[in-house]
Amino acid sequence: MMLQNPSSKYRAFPPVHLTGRQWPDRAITHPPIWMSTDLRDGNQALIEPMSHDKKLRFFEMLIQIGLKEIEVGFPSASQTDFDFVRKLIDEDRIPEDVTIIVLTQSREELIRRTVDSCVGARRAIVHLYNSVAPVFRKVVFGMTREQITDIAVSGTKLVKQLVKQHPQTEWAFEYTPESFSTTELDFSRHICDAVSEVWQPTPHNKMIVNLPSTVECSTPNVYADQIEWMSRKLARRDSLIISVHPHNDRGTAVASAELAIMAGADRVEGCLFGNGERTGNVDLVTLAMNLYTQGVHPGLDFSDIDAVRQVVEECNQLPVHPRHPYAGDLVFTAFSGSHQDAIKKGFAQQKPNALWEVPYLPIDPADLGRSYDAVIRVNSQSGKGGMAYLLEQEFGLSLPRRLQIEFSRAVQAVADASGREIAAKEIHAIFCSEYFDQTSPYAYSAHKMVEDSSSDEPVQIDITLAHRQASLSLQGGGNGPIDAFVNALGLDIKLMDYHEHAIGSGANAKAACYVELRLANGPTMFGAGIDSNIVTASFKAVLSAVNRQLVRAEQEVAVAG
Ligand SMILES: CC(=O)SCCNC(=O)CCNC(=O)[C@H](O)C(C)(C)COP(=O)(O)OP(=O)(O)OC[C@H]1O[C@@H](n2cnc3c(N)ncnc32)[C@H](O)[C@@H]1OP(=O)(O)O
Ligand SMILES: CC(C)C(=O)C(=O)O
Ligand SMILES: [Mg+2]
Repeated sequence: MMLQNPSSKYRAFPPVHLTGRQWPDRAITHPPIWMSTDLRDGNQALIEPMSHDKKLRFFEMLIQIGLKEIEVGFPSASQTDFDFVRKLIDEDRIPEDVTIIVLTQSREELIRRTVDSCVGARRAIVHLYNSVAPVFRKVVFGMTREQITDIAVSGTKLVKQLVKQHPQTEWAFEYTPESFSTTELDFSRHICDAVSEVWQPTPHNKMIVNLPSTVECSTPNVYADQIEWMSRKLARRDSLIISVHPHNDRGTAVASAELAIMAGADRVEGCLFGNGERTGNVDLVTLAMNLYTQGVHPGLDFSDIDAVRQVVEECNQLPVHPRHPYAGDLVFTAFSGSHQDAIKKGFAQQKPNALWEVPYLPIDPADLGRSYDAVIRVNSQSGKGGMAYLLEQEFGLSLPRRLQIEFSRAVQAVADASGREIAAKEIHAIFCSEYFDQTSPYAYSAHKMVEDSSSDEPVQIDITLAHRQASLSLQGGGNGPIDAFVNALGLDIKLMDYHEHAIGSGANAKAACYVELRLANGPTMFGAGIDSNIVTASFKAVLSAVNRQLVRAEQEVAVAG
């Protein structure tokens, strides 16, 4: 079946007629007021709504993160939701600087129960909503604009009347014209003005007007235009907090929220990792960390993102995608060679407390409590940089560049053959078997430096090797220990390159040596040795290279034969 021509079934979202729009030239310089609706919009979208225990765990984590406004439920929906709000209040679990929000439809019995659920709270926001878009007016309610306005106005009057009966609580009010983004702007303005006319907010006691994209239907710039339009035209603007509540149906909720803030929104409602109805609410983690990467502290603490993710996954019973911004398992991982190379160079050059300049990483993983170890991983798409980085980070082996090139072929062969990721441990095992464990036909046994003042060569050496089950004693002299060792071997060796470094420090320190040499007319090849004695490590490295050359030559003969 072919995808049908959509033009007769769907139509383009109309643009907003807004002259002199301001938002495109603005930048976000401070965080909005954050409101978590994880326990309401998030919860109502779960396959299995949260138990009290889970809600409480989530609530306490939100407080730890730094949320000051938390929508804790829809108390008139169920006894469970009602009892949860009571539990928070009766058990005195709401910190002084945190305000709970409770959502209700604009229906008398539901409003009464909602207000009842909050009695005794230090501060509470009653959140009233009714849907206002043409399709809801026609399909769901069968009502005119006036009748829809009356639902909002009468609900607001009732909330105002009921909360007056409980003056020990500091009450605030939030109104949502649900489906705002698909509603005629003049009608949204009319209904919000009618509601604020009843509530009578003041600059000291503001009312929240929440303008949701209940279903996201346009590009984010259109939503921004809608918010700027409302922000310009609403009555009592200085007494209102304009809030946005983007959903993610088109996958652009984060962009919508960001542009909406530029357009005048003071507050954002969303869920951690974008849980919520259908494709979810806007993701508060992404929004907050996007701000952070622009040098603006979001006022929310995601410095241990994995711990937050664990709680959210357990409570929601939904996994966070491995590619989820900032939090996914794979977002601080590079498999491809050129990325690994650039990241490795970036880390090497990055100075502490300097501007962050590591290519391919928009944020320092450490700012989210993620470790560098996971940044680079190796598979068949990887180059030398990745495996060299892992060997250095995990095993302290710092390979010279040409050895990296040589060794990466061995890793590539394993990755190609297996078709899967090669873990750091495996890379180390491949390195050991390719280099450190190359002890045949020659294996180092012992050496002794010999004083011989009669010789022209400053260093004299006695060596003992194992060679094909036999013990071999050899002597030689040279300019230094390696030269003497090579001369003692009596093979046609041309030493091309030599590197050494320490691994660790103190009594447990070891030395790693890498030599590149040519044997007879063979190609140049590396060998590597490791030992607590640096001279021994260099001898082992020479033997490793010699053995590799000899094994290779034997294999060539076998293939030719
Ligand atoms: C965009 C959002 O996320 S909005 C929040 C949605 N969340 C939820 O609905 C979760 C909790 N809800 C519930 O548990 C139930 O809906 C309840 C208990 C609140 C109400 O249940 P019910 O009384 O069975 O009504 P139901 O939810 O089916 O609503 C339909 C009725 O309410 C009316 N209605 C719907 N929304 C509203 C509203 N905001 N204000 C006033 N009336 C409304 C409808 O017109 C319809 O009326 P009708 O029965 O006369 O046709
Ligand atoms: C009730 C409102 C705030 C809502 O969830 C929506 O419009 O998406
Ligand atoms: Mg919603």
